[in-house]
Amino acid sequence: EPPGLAPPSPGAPPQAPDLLYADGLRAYAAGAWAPAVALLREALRSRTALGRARLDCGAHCAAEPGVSLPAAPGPNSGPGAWEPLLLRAALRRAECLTQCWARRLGPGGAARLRVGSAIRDAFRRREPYNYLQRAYYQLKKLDLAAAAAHTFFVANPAHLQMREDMAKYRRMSGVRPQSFRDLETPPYWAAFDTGLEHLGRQEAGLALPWLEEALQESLAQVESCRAGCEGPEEQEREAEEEEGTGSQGGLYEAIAGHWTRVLQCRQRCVGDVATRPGRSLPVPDFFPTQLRRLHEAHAQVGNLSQATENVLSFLLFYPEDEAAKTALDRYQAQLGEPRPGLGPREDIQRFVLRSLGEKRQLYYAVEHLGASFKDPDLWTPAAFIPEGLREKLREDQEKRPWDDEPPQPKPLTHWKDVLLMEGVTLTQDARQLNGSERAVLDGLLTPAECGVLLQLAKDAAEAGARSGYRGRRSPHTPHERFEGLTVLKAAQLARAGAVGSQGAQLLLEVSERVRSLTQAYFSPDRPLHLSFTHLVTDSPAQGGLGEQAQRMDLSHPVHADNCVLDPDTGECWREPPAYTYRDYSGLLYLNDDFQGGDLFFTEPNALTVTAQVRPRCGRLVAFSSGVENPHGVWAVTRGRRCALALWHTWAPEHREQEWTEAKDLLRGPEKDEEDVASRDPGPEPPSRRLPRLQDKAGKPPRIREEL
Ligand SMILES: O=C(O)CCC(=O)C(=O)O
Ligand SMILES: [Fe+2]
Repeated sequence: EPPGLAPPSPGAPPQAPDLLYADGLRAYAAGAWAPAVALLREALRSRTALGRARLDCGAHCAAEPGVSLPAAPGPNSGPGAWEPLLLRAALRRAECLTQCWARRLGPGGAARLRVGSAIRDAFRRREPYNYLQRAYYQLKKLDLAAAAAHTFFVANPAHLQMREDMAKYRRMSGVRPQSFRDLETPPYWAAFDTGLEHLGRQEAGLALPWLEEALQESLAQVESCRAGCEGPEEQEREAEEEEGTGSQGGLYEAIAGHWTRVLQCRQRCVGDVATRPGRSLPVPDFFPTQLRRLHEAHAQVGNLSQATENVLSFLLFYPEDEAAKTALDRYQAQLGEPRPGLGPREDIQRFVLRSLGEKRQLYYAVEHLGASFKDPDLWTPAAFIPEGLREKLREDQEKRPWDDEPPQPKPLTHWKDVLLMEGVTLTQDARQLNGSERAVLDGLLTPAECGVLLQLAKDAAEAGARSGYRGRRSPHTPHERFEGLTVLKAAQLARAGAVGSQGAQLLLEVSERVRSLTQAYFSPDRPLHLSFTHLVTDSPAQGGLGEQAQRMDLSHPVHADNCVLDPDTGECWREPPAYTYRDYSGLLYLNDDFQGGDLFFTEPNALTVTAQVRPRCGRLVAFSSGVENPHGVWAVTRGRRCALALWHTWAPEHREQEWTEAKDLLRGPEKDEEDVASRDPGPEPPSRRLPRLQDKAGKPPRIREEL
């Protein structure tokens, strides 16, 4: 039968998302692009409708008279009086839900639309968008293709092919992809970020409405997430993850098991809400952090009673926090006479009390029923945690990676106090370079060390040439050759005896030297990780000297390192295909015996030069990677220019894995060649059977940057 040709009729109750998805994939495989798009989009719509119906019905039935749980039995009602009341309320509530779902979703209700776990995972990974982008491309709808690709990529940043596709669509359509993304990003993130931006500019008054909106909206989001916890899908997922609680046994064991899973799911909601779209890790202490910012901002603009309410709310999470207690004392002193009505916010009080009640029950189930519970919160009072678990939980939390908040402009005051490494001097600071976060430091390498690294670059290039690799044309100008060496490649060449291992070793050491210095200088309170290290050589390609000296092109056109610079508007889009997680850039120069090749900074218009730096051995130029530092390199007209380019990130998940691999390789006596991450091909057309959408065993593809 021809796939997917029955168009979904508007207004009709949604069909099951997994059936629609399967039809969509069949249409895709058959090259029927328009039906594929219609079906895939319908699958997405139906899944959303399903979620919304569950939420609405949950709220509706909780408010229905007769379904609310019975009042506590009185003193005379005798033992067991509560049981029939409770179970009767449960029956009524179930009836209400079934009817509501049938009204909203058509006959069969939620059960008919149940989504299997494989498909659920596929949706969570946004796979439908991967198929959609290809289908749109085939239909020549480039703006939609770009939007779909973007939506997919944000959740799968390691997908290199998608990065290229996206850049391609964007070039071809001229459209900045964002439409789907905007649909998908919950608005509280935008409010949160806007609030932080205002705070960064010392505009507490402007920040406040945004911060308040972010808090209220994210609390509302927690509610809606919790409403999804009673559904059969969540139950299934929990049951898969854990054997043992309540799957066997009688009525009460089953109820207890079911209830535990509902609680586990509800507790997870805070982490879900605190996770940015497309990120895999939550922002730690999301709610306490928001309250801290709120009380500080209120205090700054003189709203002392609101500052007090918010700091009291913060103290519900961390009653012993010294800074908060001091702030509270200050606010109260400033307020003058005591205000008895002033307490923590009601919404937060409810939130904390409810959460603590749930934790108490869950830890009980852990201790006595063998349930498992990964507490998502750092603030849980130790007294709530069974003694046997405390130590282990603390260790887990220390190990657990967190997402970090977006960078905030920092005051410049502490920069001068930075303890520099022995022999390293600060040659130019930000002011001298006419910028905000820039510095030139000298003395990072001795001349001998520069020699070793230059030799390494040369040997690697020769080894490459012997194996047929000639260095590439520079990606930036046809007039230059460009050779790049990663730390891992250097280590591999050293193992193979093609370059000295001293050079490869030094490369690793030096990159760590730059990292620790950059961290000390720019980010003393927050660890920086290397995300990519690259030893690059630029040299003029063919052509007579006269011709080279006349060149007007740049060795590197003006760009910013973590965003896509639009010189026309001065905007810089911090989104793929830029390497958005780069936070600080470093260029460590190895030589100066070449002509041209100075680094320069410009205004965001990419024209007005604000500072220039001449490379030389041991000189480090370090700067933040954003729009505040557009930079370029003048043409190299003679000689070879060698530099170690390094990028740092605050995000531990973008840490350069090759660095560790290289280190192991240089140390380990016998170790097999690591398999090189294979490129993830685009979506494969589905085979006749439903494709296996879940690849549990598959390790995440390694992120490997490319120039
Ligand atoms: O080599 C330089 O001085 C600058 C290189 C650069 O800006 C980059 O690779 O992003
Ligand atoms: Fe750069």
